[in-house]
Amino acid sequence: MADDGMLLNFAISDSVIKPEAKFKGGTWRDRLSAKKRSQHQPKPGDGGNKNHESKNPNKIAISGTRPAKRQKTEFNDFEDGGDRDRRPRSQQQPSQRDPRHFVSSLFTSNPEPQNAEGPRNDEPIEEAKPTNAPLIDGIDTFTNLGLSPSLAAHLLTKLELKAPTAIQKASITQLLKEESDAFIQAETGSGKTLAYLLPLVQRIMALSKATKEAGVHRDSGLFAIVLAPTRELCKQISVVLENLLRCATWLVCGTVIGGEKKKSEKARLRKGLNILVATPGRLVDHLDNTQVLDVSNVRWLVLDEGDRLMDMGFEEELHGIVQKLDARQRPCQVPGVPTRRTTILCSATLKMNVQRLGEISLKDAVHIKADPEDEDEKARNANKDEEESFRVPAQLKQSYAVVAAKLRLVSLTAYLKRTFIRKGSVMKAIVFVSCADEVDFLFEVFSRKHGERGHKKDDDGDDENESEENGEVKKEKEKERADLSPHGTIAPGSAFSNPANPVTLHRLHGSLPQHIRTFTLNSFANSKTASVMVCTDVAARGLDLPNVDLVIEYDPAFSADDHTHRIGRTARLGRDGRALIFLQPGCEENYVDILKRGYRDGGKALTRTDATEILKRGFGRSTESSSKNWEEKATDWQMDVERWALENPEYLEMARRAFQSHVRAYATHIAAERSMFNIKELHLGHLAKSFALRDRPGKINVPGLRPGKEETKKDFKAGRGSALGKRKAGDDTTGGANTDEAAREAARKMRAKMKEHMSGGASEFNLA
Ligand SMILES: Nc1ncnc2c1ncn2[C@@H]1O[C@H](COP(=O)(O)OP(=O)(O)OP(=O)(O)O)[C@@H](O)[C@H]1O
Repeated sequence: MADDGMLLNFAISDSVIKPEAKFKGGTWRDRLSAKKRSQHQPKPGDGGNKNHESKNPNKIAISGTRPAKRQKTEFNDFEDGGDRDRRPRSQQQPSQRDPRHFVSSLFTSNPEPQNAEGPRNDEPIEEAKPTNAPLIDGIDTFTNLGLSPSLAAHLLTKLELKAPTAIQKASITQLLKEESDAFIQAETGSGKTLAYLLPLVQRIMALSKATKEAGVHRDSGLFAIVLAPTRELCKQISVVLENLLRCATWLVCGTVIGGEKKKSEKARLRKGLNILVATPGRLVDHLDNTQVLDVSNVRWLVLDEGDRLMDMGFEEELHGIVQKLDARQRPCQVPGVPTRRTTILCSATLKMNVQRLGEISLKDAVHIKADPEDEDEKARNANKDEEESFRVPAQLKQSYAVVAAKLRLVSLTAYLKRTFIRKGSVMKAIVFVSCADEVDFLFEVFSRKHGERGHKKDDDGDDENESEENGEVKKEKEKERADLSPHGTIAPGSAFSNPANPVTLHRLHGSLPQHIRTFTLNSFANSKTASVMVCTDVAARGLDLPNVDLVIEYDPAFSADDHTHRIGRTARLGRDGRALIFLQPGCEENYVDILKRGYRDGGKALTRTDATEILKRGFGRSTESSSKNWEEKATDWQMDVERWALENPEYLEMARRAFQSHVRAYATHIAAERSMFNIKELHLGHLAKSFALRDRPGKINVPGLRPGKEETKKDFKAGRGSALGKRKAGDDTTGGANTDEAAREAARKMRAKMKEHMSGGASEFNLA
């Protein structure tokens, strides 16, 4: 066994593997020389041969030096680092076959982190006072802020909200007092939804009193529209609103969000609504095509996650909506309705200097923050560099791990294994990745059991018994999944479950049909047992999912703002929470500075998690363990997943798609951060390993490629080629203009597609 690079040996039986299958992986040169070596290989018993260890870390080396007792076939299972041949005895090959060995290169040639400094996460850090909790000083109550006694009583008795949060205090006071437009900006999980809904509901409830005779009812007119970028968020806002309106049953709210039959939405609009929650695309559709939608009385327009709505290509739709609202606005017959419309933008990452504000008449908007007198805030704003960054809740403990590309998958598995080792320490975790294909791939990897093959039928028939067995396993697995979810989006998280703490796995992305998205999200939200959700940014903003203790950013977010929202799914409303981000050695390490900016104290709550410790803790017995046992186990796990992918065309295809989409998505980091996520510095060969692929990316052909993808592929190749050339020439600082242009174009397309996802249907890139 090699000390460092773990060697696993497989005697390859000719009857099991066809000759051409023996030389997979590596470049064509590697395969050619491997073939030549094998042709000149001494027969068993002829004595040892020199072990040619590959310098290419992605290569599967073939060697003839291993003693016969270590031989295995590629189809053997490995448990606990063991080397037993698990096939039925009748099928086991005698060990006098040619000893050819695959070399696992998981622990070799990995780049080291450039900067190993920074406080480790096992060192004690000072507990920070929560910054997004309700104000429990007893002075601030909802009644004191000017809400009507009935609404305040409803909050206290029915919704069990005792005191406002700081942003609610600031916003209720301001929005009840004045008619001016407003920006509401406060940390994630600080109660911004109620911060804008409470004054809105109060104002509309007050109209009923002004209308003494008949009172306001659902036919009186649509007074407010709330826009949000995702259907999930719209539904969530709508639930909060419905709960509030239980104390004013004469007022009615509704949603138009797409993904549902337009006919039923039209019917709801026809019956009459006073407050409408909508995605921009669907609202535009109804404004254009639904005559019963009368917006002449709309006096409040709220843009929840306003920066996202402005950012993502929604601006055209927003512009259209505002123009139509302006054009159709009429004096209202209901007494007390203001003459002008108020617009409110709300987000944790709202920049006051957003361009295009003029287009939606927010020129003189008031900036409502949690605590305008906050000294830290003043100091922060004095610093120009940090002006663009946003705070995260102070009690949120963030850490980063610098993990080499090849070790990413195995490290994520190890981290989740460790996380769920004991019942109760972590209830729910969210794993964010960059694209839908990767979500699907990880879901399959994590829901399979170690050693499970899952292929239906062997082509050559040699594996027949095993095939039958696997067919049974597959059926069982399908049944198990069907019990959990009729849609295949929920499964046991076998890769990190243990008998004492079974974990349920969920997958969520924008390419799933809406009813499945809703079902899966509800299931995760309502789960009372340990659960993990692997998802794209479709779940990054605004969603209020209870008991999320941990957020893992396996793929860093496309922008620092998105990162703030992702980690904001935990540590909400004063509760504790943890977040971990995976960074690769090299330019990605510079992202740590951005992470630090989210804290008042320069990032004391930001720590470094040692990548080796993750593997040791996940695959070894204890941290102190000096044995290499954890390396063997990690390698064993990785090899097992690789074999599973190799043997199942369906999963291999899934892995390839995931890899391709991941690489494409990588090119879409915002321009300001692209130096930290430089596609030219990605080692595609290493990265492939974290998608269970032994092939280098150049050989990956995705069937059904649309026109344009081929081009993108060439661009990546060209980019890599030019980067390699430059590296050889000792200059890797600049890239080809063509590649930059291609990356920009890819980014533009991707963002347009993301927008589609956030509000509408699926796209070819499957990002959201
Ligand atoms: N005053 C309050 N007291 C207790 N709980 C509250 C209060 N206000 C809001 N909450 C609860 O806090 C949670 C977070 O609220 P909300 O989703 O509005 O936060 P947010 O600031 O909009 O977060 P994000 O920035 O992620 O969208 C919700 O579960 C909500 O019910």
